[in-house]
Amino acid sequence: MPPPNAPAATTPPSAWHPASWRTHPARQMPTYPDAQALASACGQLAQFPPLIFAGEVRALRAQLAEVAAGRAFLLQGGDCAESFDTLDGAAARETFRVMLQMAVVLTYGAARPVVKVGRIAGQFAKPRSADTETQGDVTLPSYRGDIINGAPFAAADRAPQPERLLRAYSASAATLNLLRALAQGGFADLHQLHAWTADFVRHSPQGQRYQALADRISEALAFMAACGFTSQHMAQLREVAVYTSHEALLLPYEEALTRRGDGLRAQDTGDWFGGSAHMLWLGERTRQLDGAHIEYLRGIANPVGVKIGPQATPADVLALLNAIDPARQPGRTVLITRMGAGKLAAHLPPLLAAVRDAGHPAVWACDPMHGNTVTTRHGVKTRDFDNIVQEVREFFAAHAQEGTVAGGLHVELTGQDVTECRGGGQNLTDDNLQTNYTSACDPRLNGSQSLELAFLVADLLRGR
Ligand SMILES: O=C[C@H](O)[C@H](O)COP(=O)(O)O
Ligand SMILES: C=C(OP(=O)(O)O)C(=O)O
Repeated sequence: MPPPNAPAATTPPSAWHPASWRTHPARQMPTYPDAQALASACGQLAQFPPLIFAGEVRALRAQLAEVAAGRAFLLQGGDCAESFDTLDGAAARETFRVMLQMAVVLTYGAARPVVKVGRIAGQFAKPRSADTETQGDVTLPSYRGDIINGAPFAAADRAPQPERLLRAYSASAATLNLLRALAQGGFADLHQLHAWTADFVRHSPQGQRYQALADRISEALAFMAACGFTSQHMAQLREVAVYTSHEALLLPYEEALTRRGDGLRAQDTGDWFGGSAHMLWLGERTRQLDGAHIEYLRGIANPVGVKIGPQATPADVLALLNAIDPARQPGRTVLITRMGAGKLAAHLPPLLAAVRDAGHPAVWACDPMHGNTVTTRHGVKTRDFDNIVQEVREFFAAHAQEGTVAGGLHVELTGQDVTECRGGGQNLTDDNLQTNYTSACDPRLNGSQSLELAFLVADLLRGR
């Protein structure tokens, strides 16, 4: 948990600069033994093109403004931590595929567009509860994500290595390139919606429910085609917009990729934007008002997410909004609550009321993962599907009570057949967790559990 928030950041707005975070206390960041190597890696990054374009950032902000107004829904999901070892594209494709399925379910059920934002193409840095890990009589630095150090428990791997910043940039570029190709090259064509089901999901109850939905949509598409509306004529049927996001934890990396104007020196609108992803978020552990992370994020024009745990008070949330978005711009801020099942009825309504009464247009999204992590008797980190579902239900109930908009869902997921979270239609137990647990950090929903959650949220949205 962060300590009680200190007074507002001391740097006046005019003094913001991509490096102004350096004069603020920075949590959760490694100390690099070789400062020169770090500076050299950042110098190279500063010469590279941004991974995304400012026009895309503006488009995402416009779509998030629609979410805030209750006319669209935000689906943000992907790995807990991406890995440099799985860059052949299969993992990214599976994540994208299940996100497409979830978006179909949500769009159909809720009759509103779904804004798709992946925790992908840059989700390489992890905040940790403990700085070190001990195995037997050996203590090493904790694994903090592939952009910082390596997961194997060996001194050489766990040392922070600056060259990993360059690898993260190239891994992000490769994944983003694939995503853009999948989004626009035919894979995401709505006529493919039957093909998006993974084999292991096909015969599950949610696989069959999806199949029935896909059949209904196919009939509607056939009718539209008969009327002359085909993928050939309608880009909306043929391709989707997909955006990237990650936790803006490693600030030297973010600073090196910060660009002004359109980032290509063609048009200077005066705005700065973070060039590493469309949307960046602040973790629950790094959102101190006087901290380096707030200082960096307040100066860029990207949409910014802020994680909100159960200890946050209305005054904390209003102060955060004031620091990040004093101009109250629709589409700028996403408040992502992660409180834990059983806690929202008491803790969320006062926050919703305060933000509503202040007239702030922030999007509210629910992360039902990070407040529900438990450790099994075998020492494995997991989450119970029932708790995840309960937190989502409590989120919708609190919004219904306060007359505010339940705007989005933020989940750690993969389309693959992993066994990391307990429960769901497959009824995974502690014993099943050993079968295919591949997350480098926190447990993700698998393709079947993700689809099951999407059907639940669609029902809740329909009932809203
Ligand atoms: O995924 C997020 C965090 O890195 C994670 O929840 C922290 O986990 P830890 O408590 O094992 O450090
Ligand atoms: C670390 C994360 O979340 P939180 O800051 O909410 O713990 C995360 O989303 O990866």
